[in-house]
Amino acid sequence: MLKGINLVFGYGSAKLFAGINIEVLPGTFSVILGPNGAGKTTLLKILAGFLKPKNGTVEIKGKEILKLPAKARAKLLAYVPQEPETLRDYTVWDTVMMGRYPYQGVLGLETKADFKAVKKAIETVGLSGYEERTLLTLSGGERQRVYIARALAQEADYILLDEPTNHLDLFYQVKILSLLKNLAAQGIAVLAVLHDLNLASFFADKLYLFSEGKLITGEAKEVLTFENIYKAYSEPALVVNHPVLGIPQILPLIINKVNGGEKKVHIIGGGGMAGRIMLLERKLGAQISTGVLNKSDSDWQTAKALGAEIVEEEPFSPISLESYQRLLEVLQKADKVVVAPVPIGPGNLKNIEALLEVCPEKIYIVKPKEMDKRDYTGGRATFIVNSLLKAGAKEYPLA
Ligand SMILES: Nc1ncnc2c1ncn2[C@@H]1O[C@H](COP(=O)(O)OP(=O)(O)OP(=O)(O)O)[C@@H](O)[C@H]1O
Repeated sequence: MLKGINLVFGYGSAKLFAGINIEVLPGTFSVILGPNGAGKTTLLKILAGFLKPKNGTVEIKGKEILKLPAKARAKLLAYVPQEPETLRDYTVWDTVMMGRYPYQGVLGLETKADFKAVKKAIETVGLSGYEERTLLTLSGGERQRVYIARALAQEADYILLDEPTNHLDLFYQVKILSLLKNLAAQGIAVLAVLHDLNLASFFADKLYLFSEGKLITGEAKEVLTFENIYKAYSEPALVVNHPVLGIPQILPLIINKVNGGEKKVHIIGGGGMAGRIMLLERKLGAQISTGVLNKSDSDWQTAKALGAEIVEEEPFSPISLESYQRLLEVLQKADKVVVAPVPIGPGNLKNIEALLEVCPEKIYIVKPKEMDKRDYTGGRATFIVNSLLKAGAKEYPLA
């Protein structure tokens, strides 16, 4: 196992991170995520034994990495840097052959095993036929694959890669990540720094998300939540469970903070009728709340994904007195209340009745003229909506 124990680091007097623990296991594809400048590359260099932590230790197979001779370390661990070293115009073959140096004697004589390993590594990254091309004649993506091939030729048990999908088109990113996943399946420990949360969610067995100088650790569905992403990046994102794959997928929300920003908008929804409105209001910069909603209703799920405040009830339960009181409190705090085109029946009538306690000027109703078509309360809901319109509520402009 490759283990970082209680790692502390900072450049100069500034502290970058403290108390970091990380365990990279054979047979596992692990990914480090986090915002620019969080310390991902720094941590990777410490784990590779290229940087000394200010405190804490790194152990590889029970030995302190900084105490291992360079060749012994290179047989155990291969490192693919983000910006490969200053380019010298070596051929692809010679560059990949450099990965074999821990196996060569002082004379650097190449053996059959070296030849075989280099050929296989070049094939694996899809660069057969490029052996005699020189690095400067390659595209950024092709060069990236050469450096991955060099790490593969090293035949190490641990491979650490810093943004290995940089420069690659989407499909090559997926090919390289599949390749790394396959290596892990063969028993290698792979640890990569990535920026793409969705690809990490799809491929990684274990995630390490940098957040305020610490790591949030776990599987994708534990780590990639709205709250964790917001904490780490200070930006909101829509986090939804992929309907087929069952993994979190993330869509950053570009919030328009120009329009007054951070207004509080409460949305009366249910049955998926409010999803679009919640997303729209959130994008316009509002802090949103919703309810009363039954847990697991599709609007409840959207609200969760958006990090909204939710007044909630158990599935299939009617609105209790307690929830009604909570709803009134939230409605009082709201700058604006939007009523989605939800069918109203006895189970959710209280959501409409509560509007009678709200200043009508701040109420916006979607398609109020069609209220009677979605009214299953014998006309009570329509009566309330019409009264609100008379008192100053407006139509919400939703096409
Ligand atoms: N040699 C150095 N001397 C001083 N500061 C450094 C040095 N290397 C990195 N830093 C600083 O340390 C912080 C962390 O850098 P690091 O490269 O580890 O971040 P990162 O998470 O990999 O970022 P990115 O996503 O942008 O690649 C940054 O603020 C960076 O400017």
